Order: sequence, then C-alpha cells, then structure tokens
Amino acid sequence: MSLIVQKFGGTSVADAEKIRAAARRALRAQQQGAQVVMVVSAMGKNTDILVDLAGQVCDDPSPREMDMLLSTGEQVSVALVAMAIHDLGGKAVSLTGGQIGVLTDSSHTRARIQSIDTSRMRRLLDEGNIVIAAGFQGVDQELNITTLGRGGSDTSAVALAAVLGADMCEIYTDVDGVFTTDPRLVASARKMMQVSHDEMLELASLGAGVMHSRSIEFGKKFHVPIHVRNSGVFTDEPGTIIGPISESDDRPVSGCALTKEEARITIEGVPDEPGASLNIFRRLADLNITVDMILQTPGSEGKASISFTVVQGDLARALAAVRDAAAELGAGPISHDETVCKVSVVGLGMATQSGVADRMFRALAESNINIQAITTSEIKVSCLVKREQGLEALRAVHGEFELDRAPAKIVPFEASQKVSQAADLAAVVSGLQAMEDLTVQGCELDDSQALITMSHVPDQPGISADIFEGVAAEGIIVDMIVQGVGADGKTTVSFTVPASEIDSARKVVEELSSKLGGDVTASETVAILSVNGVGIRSHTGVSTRMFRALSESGINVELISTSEVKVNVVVAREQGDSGLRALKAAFADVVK
Ligand SMILES: Nc1ncnc2c1ncn2[C@@H]1O[C@H](COP(=O)(O)OP(=O)(O)O)[C@@H](O)[C@H]1O
Ligand SMILES: N[C@@H](CC(=O)OP(=O)(O)O)C(=O)O
Repeated sequence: MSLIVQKFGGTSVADAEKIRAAARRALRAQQQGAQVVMVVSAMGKNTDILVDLAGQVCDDPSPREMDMLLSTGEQVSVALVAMAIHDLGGKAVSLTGGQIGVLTDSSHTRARIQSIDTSRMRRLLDEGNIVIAAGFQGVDQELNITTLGRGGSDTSAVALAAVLGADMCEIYTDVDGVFTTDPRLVASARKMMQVSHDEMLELASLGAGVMHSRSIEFGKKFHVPIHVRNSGVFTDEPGTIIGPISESDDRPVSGCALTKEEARITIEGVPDEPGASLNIFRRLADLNITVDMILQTPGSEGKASISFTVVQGDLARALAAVRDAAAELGAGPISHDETVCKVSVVGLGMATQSGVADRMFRALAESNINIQAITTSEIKVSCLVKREQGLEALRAVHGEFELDRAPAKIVPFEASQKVSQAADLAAVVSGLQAMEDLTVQGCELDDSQALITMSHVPDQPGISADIFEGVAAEGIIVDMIVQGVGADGKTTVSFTVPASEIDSARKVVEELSSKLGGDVTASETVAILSVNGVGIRSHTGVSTRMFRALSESGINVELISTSEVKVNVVVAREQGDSGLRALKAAFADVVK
C-alpha cells in the first residue's frame, strides 16, 4: 500500500473552510488507496501573533517558554483538522510531536531532530486512520517541548516521509509550486516544473520562504520525493518536484532570491596568521549563529580585514562574540551595517557555463546599484547591496536571465519523479539514528588555480561588471570571486582562474587598472581546498572545524567562500597537500 505525507502550511489551514478543504484532500488520497500522514502548521499567522504576545509580556522571553508557547499553534490546528475529517465521515487521530516521538536536541527555538518513532503512527495507519501530526515541534530527552525554527513544519514533513519510507511528500502552500523567485516580489516569476536539491537548498537558505532549507537537506539525504503544490486549487495539475535534477540543463541560472534582513560585520586589523579566522568563527559557531558571505581581504602590514554577514536578528549576539575575539587577537576596529540585503542567483548550469557573474554585475550596474560585496560558489553568485535597492536588484537580475520564460528544453516531469523514487529504503532506515548528522562527501584539493587581486579599486557601480566582462571576453572561467567591503571609497576584488590563464587574465585586469586606478597582484602559487557535502552551512561548526585543522597545521587561509554544499578556501600552493591531509583527518568521522 502506498503512503503519502501531505504537509499543509499555515496559509493552507488559515480558516475553517481551508481546514475542511485540507481534510477533503487527505480523505481523497486515502480513498484512492494510500495511507495518509498529514503534517499541519499553525493557522495563518498564528505563530507570529504568539511571538508578538511574548514580546508584549517581556523583553527577552526564555527560549524554553517560547517553545512551550509557539507549539500551541500547531496543537490547535491538528485538533481542528481531525474534527473536520471526523465530520466528513473519516477516521483520524491528531498527535503532538511528543506523542509521535519526535526526539530532538535541547536547543530551544532551533532544535534538531535526533530520531522519530514510527510505531504509533504505523499502528494508527494500519487501523485505517489518517494521522495528523503537529509540524514544527518535538520533545527533548526530558520531555521539554522544542521547536525546529521558523518554517520548520516542512522539515517535520520531510523527516516523517523519510522515516516512513513515503512514496511522496506533498507540500501544500498558497502558490502553485517553486517559482524562479518569490512571486510576491516579482510578478513575472515563473513556476518551475522541477528544481534540484542543491538549487533549492541554496534558494531556501537565501530567502525563498516557500521551503525550509533543512527540509531539503533531509530530502536529498534520504531520497524523499518532494512535490510542492497549491492547496487552493483542487486539480491534479503538477506543482514543482524537488529532486535530483534541474529543470533544464541548458540554462546557467534557474532562480534568484533576495535575503532582506542581512547585517554585515567587518573586523579590520586582523593578524594575517593561522588561527585568526578560527578564533572569530568558533565563537559564532558555539552560539549556533549561521554566518554567510565570509570575505577575507588582504590589508597592509600583515593585517587582514574580515567581513561576513549574519541575519539581522543575530547581529547583537554576533557583535558581542566578535568583540571578544578582537580583544584576544588585538584586532580592530569593528564596524557593522544593518542597511544591507543580499541578492543571489542560483543554477547548477553555472558550474559549466561562463559569463554568469559578469551578466549579473552588469544588470545591477545598469540599474545604478552599487555592489558592496560579492561571493560565489559553483552554483550561486551573491551580491550585497543597499537594502533599499534590494527589490530593484532582484527584478533586474530576474529579467537579465530571462527567468520569466520557460527554458527551451525541459526534462520531463515523470522522468525526474522516477529517479527520485529509486530510493533505497534500507539506507533511509539505517540513517534514522543519525538523522541530522552532518554528511561530508569529501575533501578536495585543486592546485591548478591562480589568484588575482585588484586592490584600491574605486567602489562604484559597474566596476565588477567591467572586470568580469573583460575576463569572460577572453573565455576564461572564473571560479571564486570575493569582493571585499569598501573603505574610503575603495574596494578589493579577488578571484581565481585556472593557472594556465593567468597571463591573459592579468592583462585584462592591468588594462582596467590603468584606466580606473588600483593595484594588481597575481599569484600563480595558490591551491583551493574544499569540503563538500550536505548541510554544510546550517551545521555551523563546519567552517570552524576546517579552520581549526588548517590552523593546527600552520596553514594560513587567504580567501574563503561558502555555500550550502561546499566551503572553499584559498591557501598557498605548497601547503595544498598538507592542508588536504589535515582536512581529511578532521572530517574522517563524518565522511559518507
Ligand atoms: N521561489 C519561490 N517560489 C514560490 N514561493 C516563494 C518563493 N520564494 C518565496 N516564496 C513565498 O513563499 C510563500 C509560501 O511560503 P509560506 O508563506 O511559508 O507558506 P506556508 O504557510 O504554506 O508554509 C509564497 O506565498 C511565496 O510568496
Ligand atoms: N508555524 C510555524 C511552523 C511553520 O512551518 O509554518 P508554515 O508552514 O506556515 O511556514 C511557523 O510559523 O514558523
């Protein structure tokens, strides 16, 4: 007998009529022969209302009490959905996270699932019930109620689908599927037929609120087929499948996203020596703060400047940690900016096609938007811009890559679904105990790259577009790009190219610097070390572990770039081999 998990987000159970519609949908699936587990979120904006209430009662609610409060939203909706099913003549039982046996760690408000007990659900399903599970919540060893972080019901649903070996995990929401960007922000956004796990992981962590990024991590790790659909239309029209392959293989960019609430922290005068980054990022990892867009740019007299972004809500805690690190390192001054946001493009295709970054930079320049910082990974380019220009930047980029138009070649829906379903159930079951553990696929060394740095470049719209158009015109594929945060109207741009291309890349950059000003340095003797896997960014300790391993081997990190699936660092070439050995040893316990 088939088993499906149907998750209904807050928008899909916002009122009595929607609750009845959700109940009808589950009953229909059951009548068609499936066992059905529903995972339900709090009604409408109820969680926001509860958060607001807590804020009215006190300034700094305890995380434990916050979880106790927020979990009630889901408890209301599961009971109502069960009643609606009973009223329609069906059999249903609602369960809280604790009643199911969703065991989590004790990090309140952002707990991680450790295991799920399927026995009670199986028994209820076998007795003909629809099981209605409260999303977003679990309990720790002491039976304290925990929550999985805002938006966490998606994660509950995919995790339940994984442990139950479900044939499909349907995510019902208020849009037709996953769009090329948030359709509320860009009217011409287009529904994708399918999107790959890696693309969705990046999009979700960059602000595509339609899915919680940890749920995609689960989906990828346990081969759960995920189908995002609209709860408001009662048709069999497919939504978007999140699976192993991209919608089209002839497009460099699949989607784009805006992360509105970013804050940037910069620490100048950091001693350019092994262990300095570790000192800073270890403290942030200990606080469970996810750090993004880490940029390290060379400064004068052996000092570096390190900038990174955090979500605005984490700014105060991050600043306190950074002040402690700076005091210990003798670094400073520290500055921060809360008026920034991040615009990103994502696509599996950009790993093999050149000319993505420069097109993005040109589109922003043409809208007169200055780029304050850039980071890239194989499948994304992110630019930090002024918050007030974020929306305009997103629209410019969406238009530039013609995301409103369907790609010429689309991989058929059924084909991707079949690949997804070829999951190995045994692997899912054996993965149960260590459900959210970090998976590292491997550590790599690329010693064929060279590094070019342009410093003291005027910090104005169009500079990066000029540089990377020039480089792309020579047919050179740029791998990492890091543009530092400008000081005194000047900025630093560093990037890596294949060592065989260094002369032509240097020529382009030198010609530009003779026009624009700025100094060029090139190093043919660098290596890129990387760690790749799943959940790299959300497991905040990965960069720390990497920096620690390198620092203990006396290796200095020159550049860093991070993504959901990879962290890259540039080091001196002669240290590449020892760096790789150090990383392999450091990650030996989590390599899968
Ligand atoms: N790339 C995207 N594709 C689809 N929806 C998106 C995307 N990015 C952001 N969204 C937003 O996510 C919303 C759905 O998520 P959410 O409001 O959390 O719904 P739910 O209550 O169903 O969980 C959509 O209404 C849409 O505005
Ligand atoms: N109710 C929780 C959990 C959740 O995932 O909700 P939704 O599915 O509506 O995004 C929240 O608002 O964060």
